[in-house]
Parts: sequence; structure tokens; C-alpha cells
Amino acid sequence: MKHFEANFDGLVGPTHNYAGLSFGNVASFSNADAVSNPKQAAKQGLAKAKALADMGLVQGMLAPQERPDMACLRQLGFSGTDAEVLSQAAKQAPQILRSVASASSMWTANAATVSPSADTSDGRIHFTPANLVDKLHRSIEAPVTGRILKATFANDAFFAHHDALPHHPLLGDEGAANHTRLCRQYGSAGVELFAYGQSSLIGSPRPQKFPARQTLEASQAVARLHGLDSDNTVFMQQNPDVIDQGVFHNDVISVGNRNVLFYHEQAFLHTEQKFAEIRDKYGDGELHFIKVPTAAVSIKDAVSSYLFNTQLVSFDDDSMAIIAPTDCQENPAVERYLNELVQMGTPINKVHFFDVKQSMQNGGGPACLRLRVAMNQAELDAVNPHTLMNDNLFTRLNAWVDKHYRDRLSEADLADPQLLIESRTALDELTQIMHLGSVYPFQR
Ligand SMILES: NCCC[C@H](NC(=O)CCC(=O)O)C(=O)O
Repeated sequence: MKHFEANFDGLVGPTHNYAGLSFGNVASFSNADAVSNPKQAAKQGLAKAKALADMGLVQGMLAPQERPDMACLRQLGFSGTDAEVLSQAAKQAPQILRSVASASSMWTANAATVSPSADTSDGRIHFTPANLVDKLHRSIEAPVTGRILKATFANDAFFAHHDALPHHPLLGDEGAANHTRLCRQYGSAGVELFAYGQSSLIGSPRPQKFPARQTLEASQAVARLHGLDSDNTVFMQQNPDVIDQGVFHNDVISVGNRNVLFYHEQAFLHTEQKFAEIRDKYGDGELHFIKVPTAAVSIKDAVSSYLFNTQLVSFDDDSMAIIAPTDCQENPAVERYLNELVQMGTPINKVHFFDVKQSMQNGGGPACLRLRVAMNQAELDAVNPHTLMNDNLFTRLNAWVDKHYRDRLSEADLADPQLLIESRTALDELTQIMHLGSVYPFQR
């Protein structure tokens, strides 16, 4: 049976804005208070997803969340009509309002960790939504993320859905952004690589300035839940020094696909020892560790261009392409490196650039915008077909964005009760387009 990797991109929500919510994420902090363009953001994301579908790759979309999260504001003691709740929050707790209004669920690399059926003990694809406890605005995503995943992968025979891990800093989990999988073919058992930022329990080194969002204990729990074999699982610590330079997720410093791990020289701790473990667990077959030296690309350039927050995608002839943000073209060192990379004789022989600047300004590149699900044809046939990208869905979603989205959003707009009404109207229609059922709190 045919196997492939499907990418499920997050549809950017109607409240996409720049609120400076992510301490440790350089782009989020430096663009705080900039004016956003939700319409353009959603269209940039759709254009990338459609381009990948047009390359022959399997591409789906995941619906955004209901924002502002009114249920959360009410849970925090704001009361009255929706308009009153919003205006009280804007006056008394503007930082909380910014948090509950974020469209951050667009970065579906943080939606969940996914293990394909070839790796799991029960032969199903396993999903664990990330608890994202390190940031308030993200910690409220998990329950609705779980519902959206269940409505998208709605078949118990093929898909197993777990709850997010307990919301405690010891179990901080940021999902697939700290997880990659190396394999010969998508359908054969692979080595699942979990990159963590810290472990309080074993007392690992930790960053001094910025938070390490993913813990070893969370990664171990996800591996257990998914029924992964320890012979096919490697836990590796990310270098805390690079977290302090703005590498808040591992997918800002490395990306893996099939038999390739593309990484920065400074990405990990104990690199040689861990790579030996990966080689050993991988077994026979060629494995490419493509190291980018600091002399070629500094951490600063990697963080500002998102060279590693790229998608590495495979085609039927086993060649690979890099899906990169246009920001990589604008950085001379990175552009030079990419020109050399495609000539190096590794499986990567092409680069495609996409303008996802609306997302980049909040620290999300092409790889943040997608959740990877390796699957076979029978599993794909069990996916909700209305979430899969094709000409029809692309046209419908673009028309839907044109109808409902604003092209300008600043902090003052977040308390506008009309924005809430517009968002709910849009999402209500979206659940019909994508056949999701009542996934949103306002629909229940
Ligand atoms: N994988 C990329 C995630 C980017 C995301 N940015 C944000 O949430 C920024 C939101 C703001 O600042 O408005 C984060 O840091 O988790």
C-alpha cells in the first residue's frame, strides 16, 4: 500500500494579531503592537498549502480556535454581556485580553505530537494534543485542538486520540515542534526523535534567560501513550545556549524527514553520542546528518531567517525539496548556504520559497504552520475529506476569508464586540464547510 506524509496546516484565525505574548520568541517580542493583517495572513497560509497540494503532496487544513476565548474570560471573573466582558477585560486586564484573543492555534506544529501507525504498538496513528503550559495564550488551546483533531481524524479503527498531559510546568509539552521522525520509507518503522529543553527531575542544564518549554518528562509520557518501542525512540536535549538566543522550539534549529536530519552545529547537547544512538536504532540504510556550521550560518541568522523552520518534503522519485520562507532569500548568508546545499549531493535538490511574513512576524515559519501525519492510503481514506486541500476547498476558503476577515487589526480592536461576532459567524460557517460538527464553545 502507498505511504506518504500528509501536512495539515493551521488556518489562520480572524483575530491574528501581534501582541508580544511569547517571551523567548524574538519575532513575537519585537513585533509587539505592530498592526496585523488577518486576511493576508490567512491567504498566505492557504497559498502555501495549495502550492504543496499542487506539487502532488497530501495536504489538509486544521480549523482555527474561537477567539477571543470568552469562556476563559468568564472563568476569570468577568461577567455580563459579551460586550461588557470584553470592555472590563480591556480596562482591568489588557494582557489577559491579548492572551485570549491570540490566533496562535495557526501554528499546528504545536497542536499535537503524532506517531504514525508503523511505530505504535496497536497499529493506529496516535495524537496527543500539546498542553503548551509555558504561555497563557497557548495553554488554553488543548481542549478545542483535541476536538478539531477528532473531527478531522474521525475513525477509531485508524486513529487514537489522547488527552493533553496534565497542565504543570514539569510536563510542559509543545507538540510536534520538538519531535521528528527518521525512517527509510514513511510506512516502515522509524526512529522517533524527541528534543527537549530541560528536565527538572534529572537536573539537566537549562537556559539562563529564556524558558525551555519542552520537558523530558513530557516527551517520555507522550512516547508511552503512543506505545512506542524504546528501541525506536531517542530523547535528545536541545542546547540551552541556543534557547537563550531565541530558539524556543527545536524546529527553529533542526528539521528531519525520512533519512535526512538537517540541523545546526549548535542545536543539541551530546550530539555525537546521540547521533550514534540514532544510527544504531535506525539500523541498515543510508542516513544523512546534514550539519550547518556556525561559520556558514550564525544562530542569529538561523533565528531571523528560519532556515530550519522549513519543510523537507519527499517526492515519488525519493528526491526532497525545502519549503522555505522568503526571509531565507533576503538573508545573504542563508541564501548562499541554500544555493550550496542543493548542489551537495544529498537527497535535497530543490528549494521553494513562500511569503508567510504575517506568520513570521510572530515567530512562525512554514514548519510551524503544519502538522505532519505520515499515513497510508487506507488511513487517508478515513480522514474527514472536507479538510483536504483541493481546488474546491481552496476556492471556498479564500472566498470565506474575503467575506469575514479584516485586513487590519491592532490591540484596540481586540475589545471590539463586533470582532467577536464576526469571528463566530465565520467559524460557524467554517464548521459547515469542513464538516466538523460543533467543536467551538459558542456552538455547544
Ligand atoms: N511554532 C511557532 C509558534 C509561534 C508562537 N508565537 C506566538 O504565540 C506569538 C503570539 C503573539 O505574540 O501575539 C509561539 O511562540 O508559540
